Amino acid sequence: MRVDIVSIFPEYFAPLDLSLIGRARANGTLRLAVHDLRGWTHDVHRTVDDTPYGGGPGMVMRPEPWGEALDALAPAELTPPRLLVPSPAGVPFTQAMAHELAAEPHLLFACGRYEGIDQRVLDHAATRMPVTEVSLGDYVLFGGEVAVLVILEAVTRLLPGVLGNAGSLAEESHAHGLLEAPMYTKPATWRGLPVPEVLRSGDHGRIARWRRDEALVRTGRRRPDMLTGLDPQSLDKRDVAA
Ligand SMILES: Nc1cc(-c2ccc3cc[nH]c3c2)n[nH]1
Repeated sequence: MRVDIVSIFPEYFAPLDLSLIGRARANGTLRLAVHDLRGWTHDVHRTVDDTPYGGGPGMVMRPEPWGEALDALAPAELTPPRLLVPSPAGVPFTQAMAHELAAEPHLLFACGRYEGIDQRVLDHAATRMPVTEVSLGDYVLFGGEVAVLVILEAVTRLLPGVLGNAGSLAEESHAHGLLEAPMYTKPATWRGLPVPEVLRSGDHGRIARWRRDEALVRTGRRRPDMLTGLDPQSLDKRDVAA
């Protein structure tokens, strides 16, 4: 997968040299480049923002630098990338979207700052590539950079070979539409607190059912909204009876 990121704060992405993403870059699984938007400005002050039409607080990011950046990183003669623009007004980023993006050959991230990017940048880009404004949640950040770090982590961990133990993808939260069950490791008793006996029983069927029950209870308590979409057929008969 190829990933290009455009930002006025490229140094925000130094963490992408670390850990599993850093290893994915080193072994070629992930080809990632970070670009400074100011590289597409031509004035002595390298201006990227201006006052908003219609008035209002703050500044808006000018369309010209963004237009040149997207032209350079998504040239007409190549297969267009998918353009992702973090925004409080975007569609919610979900694990399902992470899987969708993990299948894309080329992702292009536009990191806004100030009050956002001139809308015409997204409208013009949409004439030649898929554009998705994406939100991490109902809260407001200073800009898109942190959102891109989150999205990139969620997506790249799904790429083949990035996670040492791919099995962990199968049981994690949101993998089956539920939150994951509690996890335990040694010692068997810690500060007087025992590990649930079932997990030490060696009965894998009982353990699987216990984990499923715990996931259902935890999801019902913390995220009842996730249960509305759950297919009752996916529960085993004992779950429904309980
Ligand atoms: N979910 C979420 C996204 C954002 C966001 C994304 C880009 C910009 C640009 C300026 N402020 C921004 C905020 N806040 N919260």
